Amino acid sequence: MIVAIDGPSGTGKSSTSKAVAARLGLSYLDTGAQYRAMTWWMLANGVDVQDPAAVADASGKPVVTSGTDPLHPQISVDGTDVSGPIRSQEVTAAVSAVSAVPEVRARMVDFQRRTAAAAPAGIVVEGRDIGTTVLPAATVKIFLTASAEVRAARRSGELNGAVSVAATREALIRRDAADSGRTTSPLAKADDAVEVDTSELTLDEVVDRIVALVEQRRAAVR
Ligand SMILES: Nc1ncnc2c1ncn2[C@@H]1O[C@H](COP(=O)(O)OP(=O)(O)OP(=O)(O)O)[C@@H](O)[C@H]1O
Ligand SMILES: Nc1ccn([C@H]2C[C@H](O)[C@@H](COP(=O)(O)O)O2)c(=O)n1
Repeated sequence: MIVAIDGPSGTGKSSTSKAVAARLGLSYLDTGAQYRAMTWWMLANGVDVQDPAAVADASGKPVVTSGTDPLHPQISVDGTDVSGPIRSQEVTAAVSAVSAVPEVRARMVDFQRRTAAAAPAGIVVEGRDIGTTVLPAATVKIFLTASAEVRAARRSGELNGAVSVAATREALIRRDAADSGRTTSPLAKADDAVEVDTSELTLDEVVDRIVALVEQRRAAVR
């Protein structure tokens, strides 16, 4: 059972994927956290993240490790837990450039496929290209969306309004444009993905909807 959950920034992929995996007893993989971890390492080691050749050259050096327990997601680089630092504004501003480099993607995609293949009961994998490129044979593919206004309000709320909704909205739109516009496996909805607009749904409603789709698919293949 492989569930692929893709979508633009801030549509609820992480919250939804963790909850769906926990409800169904599946493993969980946050591929965005892996690209963030690679970006954190590049910044910490003085690599010019706007220079694709420099990023490509350095991309084999860090060892990125992901935990797959949806109740305790973990991400580390060279044995150091980076779950806090990878959420910094600096990493968020640089991650689209680093993740657009084909050598970075090749390493990550290989790791993501091996992680999915090793999951004992199945896995929920979230990202931007899971249904299209990483796991195109996924059992269930979901593409989450939400209006830019709703996404910005949710994110700004997380920071207690420290960054305005307008600035958050602009940053989300800029990152989505970069992620959709890159050449190698851009953010895209797979043709056979089910689109779920979360703008007017609570988290529980989104989770219920996806769990129901997975259970339907399970029943159909039995
Ligand atoms: N259906 C929902 N209703 C209300 N708030 C939600 C819903 N889904 C997610 N959220 C909230 O929206 C914010 C963004 O959610 P989340 O981090 O899961 O999105 P994401 O798509 O993984 O983001 P990113 O792409 O930036 O990693 C969080 O504060 C989360 O609690
Ligand atoms: N499968 C993926 C997952 C993520 N990325 C890139 C693009 C995002 O802007 C960035 C951070 O992801 P987030 O933590 O916001 O989900 O990582 C990608 O290219 N492919």
